[in-house]
Amino acid sequence: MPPEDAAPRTMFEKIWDRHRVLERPDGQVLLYVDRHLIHDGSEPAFDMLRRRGLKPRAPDRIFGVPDHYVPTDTRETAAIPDPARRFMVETLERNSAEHGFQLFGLKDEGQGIVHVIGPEQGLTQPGLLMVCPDSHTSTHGALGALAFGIGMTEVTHVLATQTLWQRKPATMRITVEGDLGAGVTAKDVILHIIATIGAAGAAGHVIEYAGSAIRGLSMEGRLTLCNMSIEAGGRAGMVTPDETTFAYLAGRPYAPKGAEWDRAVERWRALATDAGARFDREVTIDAAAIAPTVTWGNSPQDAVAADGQVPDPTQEEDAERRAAMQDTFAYMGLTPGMPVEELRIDRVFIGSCTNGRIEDLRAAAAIARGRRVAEGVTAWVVPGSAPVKRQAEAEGLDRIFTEAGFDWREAGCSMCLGTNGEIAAPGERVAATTNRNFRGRQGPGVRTHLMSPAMAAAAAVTGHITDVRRMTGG
Ligand SMILES: CC(C)[C@H](C(=O)O)[C@@H](O)C(=O)O
Ligand code: SF4
Repeated sequence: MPPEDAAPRTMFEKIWDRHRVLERPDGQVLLYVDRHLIHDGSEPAFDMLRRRGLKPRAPDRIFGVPDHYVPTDTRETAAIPDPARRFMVETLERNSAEHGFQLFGLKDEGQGIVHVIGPEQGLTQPGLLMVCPDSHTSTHGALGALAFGIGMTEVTHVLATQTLWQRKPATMRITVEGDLGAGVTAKDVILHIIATIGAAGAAGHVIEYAGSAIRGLSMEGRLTLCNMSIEAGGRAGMVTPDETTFAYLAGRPYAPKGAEWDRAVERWRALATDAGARFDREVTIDAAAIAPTVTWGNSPQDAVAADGQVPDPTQEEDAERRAAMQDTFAYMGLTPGMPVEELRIDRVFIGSCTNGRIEDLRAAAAIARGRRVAEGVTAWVVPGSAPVKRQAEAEGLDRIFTEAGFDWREAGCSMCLGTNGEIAAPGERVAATTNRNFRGRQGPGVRTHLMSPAMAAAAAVTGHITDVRRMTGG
């Protein structure tokens, strides 16, 4: 128990304080790392380690999974045609064998995108400090962990020492109060937040999401929300662990069991931000003001309501901003002021660490059921993990998708970033459930629009961006 007169602390501060090893005069703090997740892009860090003659200090705290470079039409590493990509998957396998850390290999029943499998395996737990060489590590904060992405040099440092130097970030609370409207999902909430505060709106801050709308989200929804904290510039995103969190974690392979579980839950309950604790910034959002949301530009902040219009660059007074917008309009093939629903779609991608979980696939299948993918549209469903895939198949979702004309594939990052070679063609317009609409992300010249799984499924069957409320009578 903290002393009576202890200053009230935020959840972030409680976790930070517990992991502090020492502080340097320049303000850098050495933190102990509980879990180190790595993926198939991590070889440079092992290479650095090897060249310095070092070995991982705590292999039992390292968990690896191939996701970025894996094909989604086979589970055979040897069948990866491109040697550079095959090398990435093979070296992760070799590093695991050499150093003895747990690997969820391509054929493992737990394989999937690193940010999907962490929570799914129960590796992600409230109060832990977790790192991974990937910006979307913020995802894990949905369970009340402090989780952030780190660079390759830092990965080498964590491998060698199980600690990490960090400067203490500022804190920010985003409170979403009220009820979410029909067709509005966690994806719409986070797109709306980023459109409101800007893609750099949370720079340097750890975000705590609060309010009745956040408490009402499922675990999957919270994972989607925290996943995109980085797209608002946040260092991490967090949600207070509660009954939803505990119910989600109970019985997962790496979750505590028996008496240990009870003690853990007691500890986890104490993580909540104390009454009276101060955040460096507070933002309040009205849940009722959030519509199904879609992006039109090349930044996640370029988002509008699905029944709205793209902006008109000529209305922009700042000359520099106007020129940038016109450039975006040319790249994205937009007409000023056009309704977003008039945008015709060539491809649909349902998946990623943002929206590749079972609930996402259920939402997309609910729209796809009994409908057909529109003429000329190629639509893919890529489950976020092998367990998600098995669960979806047990529920018959794969049948719904394939009967509607979707491609049902194996788990991985796939077209989210296309590092595995799965990309769209130049000029193609993609409705994607991913988190980044940057130029060229899904292939050179490709135009990406971010949206929820239900919205992406709606786009697939109508052939253009469609407000999902039209499909459900909401
Ligand atoms: C490849 C990886 C380092 C990168 C990230 O940091 O997020 C990727 O996952 C992405 O989504 O762009
Ligand atoms: S699914 Fe996309 S955002 Fe997530 S880790 Fe993979 S490439 Fe990055």
